[in-house]
Amino acid sequence: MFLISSGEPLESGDVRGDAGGDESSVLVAVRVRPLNSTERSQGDQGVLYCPGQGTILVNNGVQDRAFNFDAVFEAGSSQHEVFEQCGVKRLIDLAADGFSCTVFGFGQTGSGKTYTITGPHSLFSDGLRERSFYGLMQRSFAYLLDRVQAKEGDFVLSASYLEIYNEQVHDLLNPGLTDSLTIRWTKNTGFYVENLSNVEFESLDSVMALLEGGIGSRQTSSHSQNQQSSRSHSIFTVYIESEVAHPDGRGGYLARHGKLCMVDLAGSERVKETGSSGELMEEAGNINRSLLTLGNCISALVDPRKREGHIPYRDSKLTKLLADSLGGSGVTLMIACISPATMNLQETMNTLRYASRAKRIKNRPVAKRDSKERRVISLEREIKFLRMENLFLRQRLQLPVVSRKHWPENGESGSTCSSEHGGVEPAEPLKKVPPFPKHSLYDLLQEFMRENDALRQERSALLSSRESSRQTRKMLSQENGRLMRKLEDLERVISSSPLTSSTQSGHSTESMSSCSSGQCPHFSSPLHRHKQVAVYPYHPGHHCHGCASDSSLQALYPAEWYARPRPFVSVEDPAPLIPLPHDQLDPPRGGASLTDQHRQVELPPIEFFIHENKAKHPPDPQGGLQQPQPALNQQQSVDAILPRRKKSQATSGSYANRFQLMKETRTQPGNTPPQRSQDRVLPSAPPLPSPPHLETAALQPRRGRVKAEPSLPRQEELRAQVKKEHPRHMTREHERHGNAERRQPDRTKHPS
Ligand SMILES: Nc1ncnc2c1ncn2[C@@H]1O[C@H](COP(=O)(O)OP(=O)(O)OP(=O)(O)O)[C@@H](O)[C@H]1O
Repeated sequence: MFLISSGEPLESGDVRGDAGGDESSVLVAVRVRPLNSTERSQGDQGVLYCPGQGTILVNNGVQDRAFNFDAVFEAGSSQHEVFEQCGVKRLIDLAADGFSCTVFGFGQTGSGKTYTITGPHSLFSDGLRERSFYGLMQRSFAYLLDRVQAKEGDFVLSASYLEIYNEQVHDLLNPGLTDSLTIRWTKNTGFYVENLSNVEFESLDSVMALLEGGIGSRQTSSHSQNQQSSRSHSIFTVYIESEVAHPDGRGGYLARHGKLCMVDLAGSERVKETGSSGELMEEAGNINRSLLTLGNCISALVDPRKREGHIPYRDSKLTKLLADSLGGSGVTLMIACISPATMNLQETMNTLRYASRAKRIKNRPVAKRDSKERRVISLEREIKFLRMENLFLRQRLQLPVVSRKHWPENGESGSTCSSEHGGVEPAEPLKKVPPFPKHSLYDLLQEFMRENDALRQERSALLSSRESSRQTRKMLSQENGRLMRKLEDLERVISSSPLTSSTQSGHSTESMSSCSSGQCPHFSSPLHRHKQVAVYPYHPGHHCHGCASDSSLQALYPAEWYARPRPFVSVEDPAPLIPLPHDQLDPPRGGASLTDQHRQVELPPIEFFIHENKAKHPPDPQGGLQQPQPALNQQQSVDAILPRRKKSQATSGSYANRFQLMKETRTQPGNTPPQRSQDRVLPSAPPLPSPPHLETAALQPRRGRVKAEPSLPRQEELRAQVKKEHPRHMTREHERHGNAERRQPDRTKHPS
């Protein structure tokens, strides 16, 4: 004999009617079915014992195992007792207020789930309308209809009924539809069944007809443990749409969308024990798989680490449709149905463990309302909060408290504040406001403003300085370009001068190469290390300043000029900047730029060099050097130097003739035209003693440019002419060299 308590009415699961948000545990009730005739005939005494207070003891033959639930119903409990005490009435009330509520029965096959949820099969198949056998569904419908009629407002009730058979969703209210339905998901609604029939009803008879019609369409089969075993999970849903007057009496309405799901799960079964095979075995496999997924979801939901992560709702259609009921925003009641028989001890233990785990699931029930309604409720809460805050601040400031009659009737938050302030006398309470402390916000503001002004001034000064620097840089760049051009002109004049040719001969290609290759004693100077050369005198062959001063340039420029400090230009920088102090960059007061001034100071005028050179080395009408001539003034030098040069070329027979011969040679077909290449340098002609040497050097190209050499016959002709004019200077060595050159097929490849 078992003493199974009937349990206490379920009042746990504190659910707030407004917006929810408080956690609510899943309610779990256990119902034990009586031993059936087969079990009794076998002399089974049962293994369950219930001392009361929601506790059930399981005797496994060695010891008792205790489980605690919200309610425990013994085998003799009636359908009425179960309905009244399992807590389903509370769920119906919540559903009418807009919550999603779910009642589902689970347990092994033949444990009494269908009996508890819908009543015995005989209730529908035999046409027995015995009300005492009605299950939770019929009783819930009746209770809901009574509540709706008793409540004020407009209610619209409708129902859908589906089954999940072999992982296929079928509409039990539309049995003619053979195709399975699709489960979809949206952010707002969650999972739902597409195209599921939804039938409105207003009376108990209507909904009972829907229920009976659906049950008639359910898949049932017979096996060893149940003559009419449900082979599918079924979900009967009642949708409760309501519009009720706003409780504040302002004439508005609140729309709510509640629902009540009654789920009759297919029972788990051991194929070995039920003896299922073929189609039955396939059904059992699908049932067990979906129940296993349900168990996994429950396990994940009760695990604090997994709860915020992935819950495998999508692993089965059953869990998809129960997602909102499990760990969602719904209110859930689970009724675990168990068999007391000894032969079902293991399945009973599994069901109880399952139920114990489910009991630890926490939901956050939320009533579904329209967004407009949610906004109204949110504003009302805000008003309430602001009023409390206002009251608190007035008390702190010792202001008179405004009576509730001054509050606006419409309850809008914006007007609330102004009305409240308008409802009191402002002059009196403001005097009581304590003064700001010394380092108040005002002081801070003043300080920031002062700092801001100072920063602004600093910024404008920096901007003007930047603009000035930009102008100076531009000016210097232009000046630099101009200087470079002028220096090139000067160099051109110097290089074309017979005098310079003679001095440059000392700096032949070989000597310049040695300078660049580091053999020059000046190469180790800081100028070389920094790859800098003197800006002036400019030397296209990258002579270092020391080399220039040691050789030809020292002869050209006065010693005092060399003693002056000079600006330097980086070889790598095509637009060099002269590092001058900032104050020197400002334009001088006389109107001339400092750059001009600097240039005038640093650079001797061209006329100066011409004059000096002419004074030291007067041009020889025969192309050679002459004794110094009387000094010319500057203008005369400028006017005289170039015409005289042309004149000397024109009048000097040997020089002019050679030049003419050179020009002719260049224009002869088959000769290589002059190339502008910085890398390729033809070997110069062998050095000749002066004055023929000077003439040849005068014809040499500038370094870095390729000079078209006369053809070999022409060279021979030239040499013969030179020999004829200066027989004493033509030595055997020169002849040998000339013969060697003639033997070279390509002079450009001849190593210099
Ligand atoms: N509380 C009860 N009182 C009397 N008889 C019951 C009770 N519970 C179940 N039964 C009987 O036990 C048998 C099996 O019940 P039921 O079909 O409801 O089991 P089930 O859990 O739905 O099984 P399945 O999962 O196979 O559908 C039925 O004949 C039913 O009348």
